[in-house]
Amino acid sequence: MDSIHCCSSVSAINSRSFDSSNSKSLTLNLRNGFASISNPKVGSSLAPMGTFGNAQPKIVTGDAGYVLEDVPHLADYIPDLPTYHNPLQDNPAYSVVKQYFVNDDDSVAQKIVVHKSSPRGTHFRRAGPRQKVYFESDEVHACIVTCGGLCPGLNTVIREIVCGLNYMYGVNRVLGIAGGYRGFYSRNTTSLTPKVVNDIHKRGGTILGTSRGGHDTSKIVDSIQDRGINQVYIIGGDGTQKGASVIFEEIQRRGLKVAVAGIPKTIDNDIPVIDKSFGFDTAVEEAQRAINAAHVESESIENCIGVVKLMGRYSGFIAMHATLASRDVDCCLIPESPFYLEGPGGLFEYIEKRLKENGHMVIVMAEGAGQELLSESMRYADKQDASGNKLLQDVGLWISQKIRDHFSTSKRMGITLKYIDPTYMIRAVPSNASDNVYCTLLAQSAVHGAMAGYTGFTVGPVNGRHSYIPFYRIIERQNKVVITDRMWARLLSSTNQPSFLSPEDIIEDKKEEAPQSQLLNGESGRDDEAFEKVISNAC
Ligand SMILES: Nc1ncnc2c1ncn2[C@@H]1O[C@H](COP(=O)(O)OP(=O)(O)O)[C@@H](O)[C@H]1O
Ligand SMILES: O=P(O)(O)OC[C@H]1O[C@](O)(COP(=O)(O)O)[C@@H](O)[C@@H]1O
Ligand SMILES: [Mg+2]
Repeated sequence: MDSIHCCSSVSAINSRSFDSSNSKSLTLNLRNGFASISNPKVGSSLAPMGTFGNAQPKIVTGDAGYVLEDVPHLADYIPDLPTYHNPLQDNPAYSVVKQYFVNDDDSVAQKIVVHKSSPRGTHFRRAGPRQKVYFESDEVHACIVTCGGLCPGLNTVIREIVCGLNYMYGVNRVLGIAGGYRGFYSRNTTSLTPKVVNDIHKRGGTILGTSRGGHDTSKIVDSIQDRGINQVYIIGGDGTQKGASVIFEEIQRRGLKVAVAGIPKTIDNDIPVIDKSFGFDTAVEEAQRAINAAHVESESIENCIGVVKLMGRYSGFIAMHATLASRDVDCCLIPESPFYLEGPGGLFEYIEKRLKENGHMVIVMAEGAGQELLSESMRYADKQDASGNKLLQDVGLWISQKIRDHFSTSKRMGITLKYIDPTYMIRAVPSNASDNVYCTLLAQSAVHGAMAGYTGFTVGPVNGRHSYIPFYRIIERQNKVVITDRMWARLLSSTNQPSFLSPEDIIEDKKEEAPQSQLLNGESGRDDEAFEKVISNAC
């Protein structure tokens, strides 16, 4: 294949050719083993050396519509960096591995369902250890920070970064940054060794602490520079990865030999491109306990409704998966699927029908569901948290009151309602066994990437293979449940709830919505046709 030679060409060309003034993306064209560079806006003109910056996509194209959305490398902006043998080669634990190192040519396809005439489409660089590394063991001074809300598995990722750096690469200097981004410039650091982190994976939360807000790029990069840190591991959600992206740009602007690696964290599973986020399975499992309780309560009393509120600010994945797993849920409400209360086809009508049929019911709702109904009825001003995320009102309390009011004023039927709010309980628990293994792979992939000199990337599985994904792909949108997709239809068919949509709504929705990434089926979330047009124009 051609791109194995091209990787070194990519680096060589990148270090001289990026134009930050007016280009959005630069394309390396790798047909028949020859690399040529083209830019959709400025043709083949090359910018002067040293102007690479502002997170421009690094695109490599190949035969049959092959596109690699590559990640930056330290060699892109620092010329003549020395390389070293990967110490893994001498590690007895890995001596049994047939192929020590990932081939530089390996990439992971974003779409695995293809037609015989489909172009090969978008790929990401495969994660894993490389033959050559760009850091010597005792040169590495790493740091780890956790930002945003809690998520099961944070401590496991911290543990595995520390142990991975130490056991695989002989790195002894790892700093923990306390309390999220602001900790870089306002808190003391902790030294993290394999001994210190030995059993932290058994605890929920993050031993480092976390926070929202407080992202001051230049103070953070000053702190990185002043402390002599050269590998930065940033664990956090969409907001955190946006922050990581600007930190990376500033580091690059200053020309520092500092690798920035993002590890995606979010209980809501709202990060695009990757298959799913760590801690999600644990959260769904934990949510079963609340749903079971709601079911037991509602089953025991005539005409009883159990209402469970779960996390999910903009995306209803936890509610959807918890509902699908439980089979005891009669109605699941998520932010992506608007619903209404009164009249034919509304929630009240369905509740009445279900109680008449079954004598009890369970409703699961994501906290972001129906917020537009609450805002209307409560004239609630838009408020935000320190990171700029919308602050939500308690939709569970609101809907519980609405249901009680409806049935007491209409005198149609006496009901009892039990409201269970386990929101923080499902994310404060330690990660389960499969999430622990997943966290280990994420951490090790991040370590291999940074040691190999890659930077400005988020690591994550794409169709089951760990990959390095450029920040811009991670932060360009949020992953959402697609209600015109088969997974949501499965849910509707398992609960038998109304879709709250008219046939016209469904047609409109199909027309308007770009295909979104969906947990488990790995569809692309971006308008790939438009993107492929840009690529083919560029070539
Ligand atoms: N657009 C942005 N640019 C820089 N930093 C950001 C941005 N959005 C969020 N952040 C920072 O990322 C951190 C976590 O963001 P937040 O949205 O709270 O959680 P999460 O990363 O889990 O989505 C906060 O410290 C916040 O200041
Ligand atoms: O009360 P907090 O800590 O701000 O967290 C609440 C929010 O955190 C979330 O779990 C999402 O957090 P992140 O964006 O940090 O991943 C939402 O589901 C929830 O709305
Ligand atoms: Mg977020």
